[in-house]
Amino acid sequence: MRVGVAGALGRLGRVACAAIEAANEMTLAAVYTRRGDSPLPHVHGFEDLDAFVAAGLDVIVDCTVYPATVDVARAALDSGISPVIGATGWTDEDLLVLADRCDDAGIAAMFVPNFSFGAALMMRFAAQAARVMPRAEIVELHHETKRDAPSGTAKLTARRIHDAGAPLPAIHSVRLPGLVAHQETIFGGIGETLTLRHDSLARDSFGPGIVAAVRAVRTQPPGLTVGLDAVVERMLA
Ligand SMILES: NC(=O)C1=CN([C@@H]2O[C@H](COP(=O)(O)OP(=O)(O)OC[C@H]3O[C@@H](n4cnc5c(N)ncnc54)[C@H](OP(=O)(O)O)[C@@H]3O)[C@@H](O)[C@H]2O)C=CC1
Ligand SMILES: O=C(O)C1=N[C@H](C(=O)O)C[C@H](O)C1
Repeated sequence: MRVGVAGALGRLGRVACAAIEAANEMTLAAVYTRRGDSPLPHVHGFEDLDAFVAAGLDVIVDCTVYPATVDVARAALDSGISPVIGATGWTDEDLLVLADRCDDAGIAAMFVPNFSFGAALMMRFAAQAARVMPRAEIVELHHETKRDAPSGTAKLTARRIHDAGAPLPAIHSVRLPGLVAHQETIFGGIGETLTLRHDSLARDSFGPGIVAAVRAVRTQPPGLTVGLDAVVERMLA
């Protein structure tokens, strides 16, 4: 499988390149970076998005930032390539437009605001907890160079809680040096609280989920899938 990485020189992009390189059935065939530099000497770097999507790719893992990520996804779909989008900052409206594009193009895509399995489990458990303890608030804590707030993980957790029938939780964002990516989802009941906490202590935590998402998007029916839920459900089955 020929995989391309957009935003390959960024923090997430470098993890994606390493994970794809290490995956048996995948070849890191090309990268897209703003100056055309490649993190790996044997992988061609493109600075032109149209040339990148014309490089014979099966899947593009997008690790750029919003709003560039919207252009990458659109270019992938226009070229018949499945995007696996890791960049966050997408609005609900952007995602609706993306879902329509996937349907119109008949192509499978994934939007995965957090590739770590632990975060996927936290969101699953949060949706379960919300059915019993519907009052919740989310505190997300990230490194100080993160551009978007609230985080994509927090927004998806809030949506999962709301989809479970509970009120949409408030989200509190903390940006401090020393942090990587952390979240507490706190449920309050009568005389008790339940806290679900997830910590990405290193960005390596995103590698296995990136590979799993690339595999999953190849077997998925056309359309947009949000999150790693289906992947995690299969592991739990
Ligand atoms: N899904 C997940 O599990 C995770 C998601 N993220 C999300 O991924 C995104 C990237 O995070 P992170 O790697 O920390 O950020 P970085 O700033 O380290 O990397 C962002 C990359 O995007 C590139 N970029 C910026 N602007 C443009 C543009 N206009 N066109 C093309 N490329 C551009 C940058 O290129 P250049 O090097 O040239 O500046 C850089 O390589 C964020 O949205 C973040 O929230 C982060 C971690 C995990
Ligand atoms: O920018 C980050 O670092 C991260 N972004 C994602 C998000 O917005 O949820 C995933 C993870 O939290 C790291």
